[in-house]
Amino acid sequence: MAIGTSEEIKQFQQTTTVGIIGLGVMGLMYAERFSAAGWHVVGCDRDENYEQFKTKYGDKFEVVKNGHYVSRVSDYIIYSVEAANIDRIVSEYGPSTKVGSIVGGQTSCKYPEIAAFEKHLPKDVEIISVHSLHGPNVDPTGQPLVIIQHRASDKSLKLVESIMSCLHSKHVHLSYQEHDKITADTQAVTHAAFLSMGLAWCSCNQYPWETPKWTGGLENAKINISLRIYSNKYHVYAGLAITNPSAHSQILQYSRSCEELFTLMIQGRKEELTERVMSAKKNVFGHLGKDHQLLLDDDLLQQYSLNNYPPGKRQPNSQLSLLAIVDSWSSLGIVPYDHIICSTPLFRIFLGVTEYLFCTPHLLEECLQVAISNNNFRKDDLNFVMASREWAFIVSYGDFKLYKTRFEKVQRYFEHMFPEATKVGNQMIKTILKRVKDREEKN
Ligand SMILES: NC(=O)C1=CN([C@@H]2O[C@H](COP(=O)(O)OP(=O)(O)OC[C@H]3O[C@@H](n4cnc5c(N)ncnc54)[C@H](OP(=O)(O)O)[C@@H]3O)[C@@H](O)[C@H]2O)C=CC1
Ligand SMILES: O=C(O)C(=O)Cc1ccc(O)cc1
Repeated sequence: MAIGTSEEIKQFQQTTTVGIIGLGVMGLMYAERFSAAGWHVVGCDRDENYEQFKTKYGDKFEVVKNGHYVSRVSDYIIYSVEAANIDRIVSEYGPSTKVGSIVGGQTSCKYPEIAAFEKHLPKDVEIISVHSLHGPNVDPTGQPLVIIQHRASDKSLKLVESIMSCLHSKHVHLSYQEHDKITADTQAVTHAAFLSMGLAWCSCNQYPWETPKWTGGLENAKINISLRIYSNKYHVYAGLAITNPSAHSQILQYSRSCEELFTLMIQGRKEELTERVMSAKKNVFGHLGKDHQLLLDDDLLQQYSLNNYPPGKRQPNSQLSLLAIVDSWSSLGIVPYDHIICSTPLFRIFLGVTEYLFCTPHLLEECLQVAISNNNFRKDDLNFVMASREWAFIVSYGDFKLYKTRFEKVQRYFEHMFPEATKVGNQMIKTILKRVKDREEKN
């Protein structure tokens, strides 16, 4: 860790300008927080939105017309733009970068970002990239912040870590290759699962909070997170999956696991299903000791329901989405706990929900019994399998346009519920993150 002392930070602040290109939700969060911590911040969004941004944020930090003006005056410049456009945008503003400054980006996949920097930035410019592993509505305190010292001196790293220190995040130092492998294992597959839930509900024309089929804490978590993802912009999820080559095989494996497990269910091959699920359980959770404390439980999550009935008791179902994630982690040789240091809140929640299903006595057995014998979930599970395959194909073809069309169709279907889902989801995530923090402090 190379954060300066508070005295050094004060000195840095007198001579340093931090530039942000792209004032969307993440860029704005950085600009506002850096400025509030005492840094001189210069930011821009698209040229055509200059007046609007200047009027709205001009009293908080300096707003300039475009990335050329940011680049010319800033000592550390962060590109916080759509991943798919990073090459074009860096090619446009990169040559204007101030001599000797440092450049980084906030995009979720680092290979194309670093490639764009190497291609378009002048050679005297250093490169240190960042990635806050959470969305804009999560308190950055204690959340992982990846820092990639790609082409830079330790002195420059100290400056960047000093700037970032006002976020109070946990700095995690990785190469861009390590970053992309870990985020493919964690974020990309997590999103594939929640995106498939939303698409499957939409295909079945079913609002999951309206039916008693999906009651209980686990279902609440799945519904809230899926809607949370669909309430955001499509490009965040499309970018991190499509631009990351490692993510393609992970998402394909997830879809394959869904299909193969579902086949065993409808063919009534209980022994094979049980053997396969139990072997995956051993690979993924086998190392946990008897005294391992579960992150989540159904009771904790029961209150975060989107329906107006009193909190409902858990209804058993086949839990195909959770069986398939453990099966794919196992097939891919991923032990998700190894990635906790570099994980997003949604990944930790997904792991918590899965861990609850697999490690609570009798729950998994009950779920396998339902999966084999109860036909009520066949249509839902079939649609889930098709949805997971559809996302896998869209990602593997690298088709941003089709991704957008699919995503926004589901988005429109759920749109009326977003305000309530965001409110309930924020409370749920706050409770879960507090529990994680309490647990860490106890250990
Ligand atoms: N949202 C999240 O939870 C997280 C996102 N990220 C990553 O951070 C990056 C930004 O994401 P996010 O803030 O969510 O996305 P947003 O779409 O909210 O922000 C991107 C902003 O950049 C603007 N922009 C586009 N072209 C230019 C340009 N040439 N010059 C200046 N600004 C431009 C966009 O304008 P317009 O909309 O008009 O195109 C938009 O306002 C992405 O790469 C994303 O993957 C990382 C961590 C978390
Ligand atoms: O927690 C998640 O997985 C999110 O969906 C928020 C998010 C989106 C993109 C990122 O690059 C990092 C975090």
